[in-house]
Amino acid sequence: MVHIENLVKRYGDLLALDHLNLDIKEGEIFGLLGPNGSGKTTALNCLLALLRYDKGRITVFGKDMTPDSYELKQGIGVIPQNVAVFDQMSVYENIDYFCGLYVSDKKKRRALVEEALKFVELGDYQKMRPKKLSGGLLRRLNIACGIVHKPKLIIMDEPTVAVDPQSRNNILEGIKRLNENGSTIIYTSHYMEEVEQICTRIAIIDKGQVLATGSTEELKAMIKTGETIRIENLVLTEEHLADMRELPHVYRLDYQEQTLVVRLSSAKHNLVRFLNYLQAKDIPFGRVLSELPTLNDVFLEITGKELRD
Ligand SMILES: Nc1ncnc2c1ncn2[C@@H]1O[C@H](COP(=O)(O)OP(=O)(O)OP(=O)(O)O)[C@@H](O)[C@H]1O
Repeated sequence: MVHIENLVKRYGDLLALDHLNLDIKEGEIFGLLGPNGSGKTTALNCLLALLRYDKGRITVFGKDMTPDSYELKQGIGVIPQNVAVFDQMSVYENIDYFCGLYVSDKKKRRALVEEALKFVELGDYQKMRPKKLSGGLLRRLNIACGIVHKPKLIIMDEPTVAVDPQSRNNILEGIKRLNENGSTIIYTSHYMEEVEQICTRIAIIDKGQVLATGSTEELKAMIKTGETIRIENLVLTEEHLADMRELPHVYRLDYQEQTLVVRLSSAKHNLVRFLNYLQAKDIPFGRVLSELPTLNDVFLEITGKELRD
């Protein structure tokens, strides 16, 4: 569906994309996961031929993508990061306007707009102006405008930013349904939980480069972390920390504000060994959590920094 090869994009001296490579196959919900400023939006804008780039090649549906590739663009739906609708038009008129960019037949258009309204559950709001909608409903309108012409490739740039949890779930469920109905989806986010929840394959991006690609399971299998133990409300000395570093399977230990976070390779009895140590040293502690690896652990191991920063 999409092939991006050695893409380089500079903004003046800033290297925003540094030989970025991506291959997105039909039927995927492909996640681009990276912190703010890692180059996700720039990559999408190059892919859509909205931005000139310095080097590289991009094909969509097997053909070179250029600013006047109108035929290719008809098969693509874009849901931009910032809501892009017309304030002076109603919800219905907005969706109809975007549909009209691709479909001239009025009857066909009416059916498509009705379908899109139903899909995002905005039927009750169709006469309202966008300014009257809550943040979550506005995002849903933004989505309806991008998908109304039934594109086979849908590009979503952080569609859940600043959205309440209920609307967020509604949007994520909608994305899954769009995919089940046959659309391939490219989804950018810096929320790893969302990407884990819906994406079939993920590219982890930092500083304009793809650091790793795979399904959630494949990415987690690439790293050492098998388990993360978090122990709260405990007071430790440097000596304790040095002892703990020597315990089997420990390879990273962070202690801040009386909370200990230990990353260990996968093994039985990791937690018991830690609790036994604390008991033996008579160290009181609060809540204890043991977590399986997350995409944040993958990011941390590859880059040395937290995705959440
Ligand atoms: N028009 C521009 N002019 C100059 N620098 C830019 C421009 N657009 C983006 N940048 C810079 O390029 C880098 C990549 O930005 P980009 O917006 O692509 O990242 P992102 O991963 O999409 O981040 P975000 O989630 O914040 O949108 C950042 O350092 C950003 O400051």
